[in-house]
Amino acid sequence: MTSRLRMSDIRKSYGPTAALRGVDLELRPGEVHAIVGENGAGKSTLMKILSGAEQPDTGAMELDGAVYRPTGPQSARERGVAMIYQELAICPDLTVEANVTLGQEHNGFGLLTASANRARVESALAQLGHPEIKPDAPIATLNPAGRQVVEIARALLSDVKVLVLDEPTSALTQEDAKRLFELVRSLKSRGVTVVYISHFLEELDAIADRFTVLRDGQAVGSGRWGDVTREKVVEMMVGRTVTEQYPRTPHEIGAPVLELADLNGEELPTGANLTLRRGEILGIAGIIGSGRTELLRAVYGLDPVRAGRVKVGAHSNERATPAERIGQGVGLVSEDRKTEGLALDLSISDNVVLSQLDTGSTFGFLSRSWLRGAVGEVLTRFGVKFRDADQAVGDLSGGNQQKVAIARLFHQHADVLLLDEPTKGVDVGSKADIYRQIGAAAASGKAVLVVSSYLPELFGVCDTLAVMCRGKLSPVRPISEWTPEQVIATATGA
Ligand SMILES: Nc1ncnc2c1ncn2[C@@H]1O[C@H](COP(=O)(O)OP(=O)(O)OP(=O)(O)O)[C@@H](O)[C@H]1O
Repeated sequence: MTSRLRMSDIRKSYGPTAALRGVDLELRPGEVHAIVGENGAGKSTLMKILSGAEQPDTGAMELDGAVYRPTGPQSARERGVAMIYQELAICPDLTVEANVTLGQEHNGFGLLTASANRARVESALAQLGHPEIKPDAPIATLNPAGRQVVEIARALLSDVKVLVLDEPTSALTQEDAKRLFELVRSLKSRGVTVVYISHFLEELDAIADRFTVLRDGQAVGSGRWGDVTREKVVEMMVGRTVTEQYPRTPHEIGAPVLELADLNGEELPTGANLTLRRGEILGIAGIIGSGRTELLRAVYGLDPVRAGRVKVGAHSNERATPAERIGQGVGLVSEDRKTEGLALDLSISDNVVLSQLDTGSTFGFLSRSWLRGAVGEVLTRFGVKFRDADQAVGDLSGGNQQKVAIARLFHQHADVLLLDEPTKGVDVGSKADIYRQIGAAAASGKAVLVVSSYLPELFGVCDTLAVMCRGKLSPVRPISEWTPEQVIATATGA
């Protein structure tokens, strides 16, 4: 079988961090090639090099038998290689059409009449099975799935040969994820090579043909997906056997610590009732946009509360600010760690102690070396892959940033933990570390409210579960009284 693209002995370091240590990768025409590996293994770096966003220190690439050495993303696109990022790169203020045609002047777009331009954009969207997306709609009005389709349409119009998707389903509903898989299959049937980065090994069963595993900047295995078991793939990723995906720590449920009565946010949620008790892990399922994030934000004081009651311990105050909530022992890990979670330019250790400094704890007076030691211990517990606690958080891989955000919350000694998609972008082994810490927190009497779109995780770690659908929260029931089918039916209002 001839290869479409070949990367040989690719090396890349960022200062003292060796992100890639001599990686070989071979991609074939019309295949879906999965790239898997732990957080920080080098997946994004390798794909940035492939798509021209980063330059390798050494190594060579070949596309269809010819030397391939892109000088930037545009030069890669001109050769037919495009990457679609987790956090989509699209300009929100522009229209769909302007986005699709952005940078495509060399393809004749600049020379075409406006109506011919529009026709090509409409035809690309129709081919992708999304004729409902209108060329003159502003990007900001589309949901994440719609924005992704627009990015793919853009790649399609530049005659893409290799399309890289970086964790494409992490912001999609199950329905949209299924449509994306269909789209990937149709790209494949046209001979497009799709490189697919994912931490959800289950979804790879549905679409992957072959795979490559990266570990610590090296390719440690590759082959046909399905020829090896999922357990074996995980073993290659982490270098050991992961026996328990959902470790459980025995814990007892105690007195109520958070009570919501008829809580109404600005728009969502509408009339939410819930009691969270000490030692309880309560999950909230629901589709993206159903109001789960808004519920946590309203409780934490980030979004206004229009009506209803919020009681935290002995404090009955629905209009508390986040600083007041922190003072009452409430902590939040936001879904959107980039804009409101972490201070990316600050060091890892400053980020971990940040909310404690805010509340005026004695940390402000402690020596840096003591701080570094304490922070190092917390980070190790959460399996954060870092070089130095003084390193900027923004230099860590996406999944490791997420682990820092969680480690920070656990370090804050909060009694009520609000976790919004806590394992988003986190690898399989580290997910288990996070579940272990959630269990330990419950065992020590803390109360945990977890919003997640990943049902196996809710079933694996929660004691109780409620489902949000269009702003309405179902009654909370023990997890044993739910089945995944019931959760999906309740979430979709079926
Ligand atoms: N701009 C940068 N500056 C410094 N170090 C970096 C930079 N980008 C990546 N790294 C480091 O390179 C290594 C590989 O990171 P990369 O983002 O490629 O991992 P990944 O496999 O994509 O992880 P994840 O699953 O968390 O997205 C990590 O140790 C990371 O901290």
